[in-house]
Amino acid sequence: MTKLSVNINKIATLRNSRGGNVPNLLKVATDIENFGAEGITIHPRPDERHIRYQDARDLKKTVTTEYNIEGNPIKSFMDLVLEVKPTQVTLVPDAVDAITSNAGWDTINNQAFLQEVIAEFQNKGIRTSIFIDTDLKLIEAAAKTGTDRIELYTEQFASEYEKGNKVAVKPYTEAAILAHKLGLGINAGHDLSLDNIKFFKDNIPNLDEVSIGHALIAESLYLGLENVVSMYLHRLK
Ligand SMILES: CC(=O)[C@@H](O)[C@H](O)COP(=O)(O)O
Ligand SMILES: NCC(=O)COP(=O)(O)O
Repeated sequence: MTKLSVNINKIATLRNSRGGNVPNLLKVATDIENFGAEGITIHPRPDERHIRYQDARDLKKTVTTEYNIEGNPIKSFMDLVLEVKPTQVTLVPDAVDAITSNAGWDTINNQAFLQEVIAEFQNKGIRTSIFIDTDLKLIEAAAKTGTDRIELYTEQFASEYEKGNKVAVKPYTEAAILAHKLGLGINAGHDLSLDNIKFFKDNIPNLDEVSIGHALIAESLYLGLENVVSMYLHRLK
C-alpha cells in the first residue's frame, strides 16, 4: 500500500499572508490525519516564508502519523531536525532563494557529504530519504550513501502527463525497479495531483509513500468552494 503524506506548506503560506493564526496549521494537520492521511510533510525553508522552524517543533507534539520534514541539510536545518526527531527526513538540494524544489541530488558528486549527514540522522533514529531524478547511475550512487529511501522528483512526469505524454512514466518505473533491487524504499513527490496520481501509482512498483501539497490544497479549494459560497449566501438571506 502507498501512504499519503500531505504537505501543509500552503496552509502556512495562507496563514502568514495575514499575520494571525488563520488557518490554524496544527488543527489542519490534525484534521488531515483524522480524514485518513497517513502522514504530514513540511518543508521549512531558510526564509521561513511558509513553515516556520517553530511550526516544526509544535507539530512534533501533535502529529500522530508519520512526520516527514524536507529540506536542504544546511546547519540550521540539521539542528532543527535533530532536535525535533521526525519519523523521516527528506534531503532536498534546493537553493536558498528557490521558489520551489527544482532538482534532485547529484548523488555521485555529493556522495561523501550525503553519507555523513545520513549517518548523523540515522544515529538519532530518523529515517532518511533523498530527493532524486530518475537517472539510474544516480539511484545506484544513492544506495551507496546508506539512505533508507529515495524520493523520486516527479515534476517532469507531471508536466509531460498533463500534455498527454504517458510514456514519461517509464524512467520512473525503471528507477523504482532498480531502487527496490538495491534495497531502497521508494517515495515520490512534486506536482502529483488527483489527475495523475492513479496512473503514477499503477506504474510504480513498490511505491511506499507520496507527499502531495500544492495540488491537494488547490483541489481542496475548488472542491470546497461551492459548499462555502452557499453557506455564506444562506447566512445573508
Ligand atoms: C521536495 C518537494 O518537491 C516539495 O517539498 C516541494 O518542494 C514543496 O515545497 P514548496 O511548498 O516550498 O514549493
Ligand atoms: N515532496 C513533495 C511534496 O512534499 C509536495 O510537493 P507538491 O505537491 O507541493 O509539489
